[in-house]
Amino acid sequence: MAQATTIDEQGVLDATQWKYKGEGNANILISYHGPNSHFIGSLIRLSKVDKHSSQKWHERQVLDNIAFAQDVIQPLLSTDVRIIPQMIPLNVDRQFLTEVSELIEPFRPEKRKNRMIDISQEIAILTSDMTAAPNEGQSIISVEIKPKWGFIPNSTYISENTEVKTKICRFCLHKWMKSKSHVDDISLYCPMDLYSGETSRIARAIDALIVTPQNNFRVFIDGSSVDVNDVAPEIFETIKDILPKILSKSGVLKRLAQLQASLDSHDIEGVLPLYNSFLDNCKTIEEPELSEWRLVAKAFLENEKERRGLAPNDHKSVILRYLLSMTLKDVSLFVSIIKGDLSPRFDSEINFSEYSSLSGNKVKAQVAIIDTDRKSIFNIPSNYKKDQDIVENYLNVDKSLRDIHQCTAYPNGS
Ligand SMILES: O=P(O)(O)O[C@@H]1[C@@H](OP(=O)(O)O)[C@H](OP(=O)(O)O)[C@H](O)[C@H](OP(=O)(O)O)[C@H]1OP(=O)(O)O
Ligand SMILES: Nc1ncnc2c1ncn2[C@@H]1O[C@H](COP(=O)(O)OP(=O)(O)OP(=O)(O)O)[C@@H](O)[C@H]1O
Repeated sequence: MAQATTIDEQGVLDATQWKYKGEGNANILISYHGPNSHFIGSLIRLSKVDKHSSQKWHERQVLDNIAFAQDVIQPLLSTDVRIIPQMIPLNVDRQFLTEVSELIEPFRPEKRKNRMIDISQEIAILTSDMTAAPNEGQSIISVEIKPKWGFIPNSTYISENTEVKTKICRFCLHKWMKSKSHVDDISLYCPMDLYSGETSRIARAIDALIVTPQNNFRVFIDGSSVDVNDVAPEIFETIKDILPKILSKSGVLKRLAQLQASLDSHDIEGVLPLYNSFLDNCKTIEEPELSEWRLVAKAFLENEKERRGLAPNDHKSVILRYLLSMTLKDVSLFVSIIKGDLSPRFDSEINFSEYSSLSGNKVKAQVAIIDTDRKSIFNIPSNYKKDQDIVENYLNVDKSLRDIHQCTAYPNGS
């Protein structure tokens, strides 16, 4: 197991030198704004807990998440190109965390305030800020996309009642439940466009994300998050021009969709019975060990290389592959675009490639994947419930309303 690093450089763990960057359900990110040039462009990822929770923090959770990202998810995505930013375990203390919590509170979105920084954690993650310019003073546009599911399931375990899952993509089914069927709040985005590999459809997906970004799209300019309504038109012109080319050339979405689909061979409808029978036989279930994740990923890659089918097919392996697929359905993509040349810097571990804009200008772009955490095996029953609720909710929406926002996988309506 990796040892955590202690920042012993004077004053770096001074809460006033860190600013709120962003957060999801499980983590809060803070970025360094102090004088130490070595830490410019660094983020600390801190775990969250429910307010008033008595849940105990475990060192293993953080260290395993790092190893999971680097040893399990990175090789699945690519064995030769680094796509997941480096993560270093970092010792943090209660005083720093308490001060940071107070300082960032005003910048946090209300809807996220039911959870807070876990001030009992002793280790956090030091990582690279994908929105930071490689060279001081260089202009950078970063786009964050949470692409979600890139395939339509066709598992034989899907029942007749939920057959719609084999026609309409999961995001287009789910968006009705998320918006509580208010048409004005419905996302216009369909992942099937983004994942299509065709630049015109990718452009359509980007247009939709710009109009209804929700939690699927964010723009950062020179490291700061900018509301889509405040982004200058010329920035959107650059994004709309270059992003489809970057995404289709990088191949990362193609690989993501491939993995999501093949690892989820059974669908949750086939996985829940395996989970239940596993529980019946073993009486208890524990979170998988890192060694088990490594083995399942390794076997998957070997079978893929040799063009063999999925194996092994014992209950546990099917469940683990399903959970890997769940991780890959929930990642975010960062595309960073810069004009001009690069000079080497400490965190340029992810390659930049060159692209031409419509006007013939050359830009450099980098594609990274973040949020590759393990999904808990104990979520399987609630994943099943959510799956069934999404379908039930969708089928109860008036068909004429649904037809206004058709899934591009099934353009003639359901
Ligand atoms: O189930 P989904 O597709 O709604 O995904 C959840 C996400 O909702 P989204 O639809 O992206 O708004 C959800 O994102 P938000 O908190 O809604 O931004 C989480 O990522 C959640 O993961 P976890 O349970 O915290 O590990 C995600 O849960 P799982 O990936 O564990 O299902
Ligand atoms: N390496 C990074 N560079 C720049 N911004 C980042 C980076 N990592 C995270 N962020 C920002 O912080 C936000 C939350 O990060 P992250 O997705 O890791 O949180 P999470 O709680 O695990 O998310 P989820 O709700 O999906 O579980 C991201 O949406 C992004 O805006």
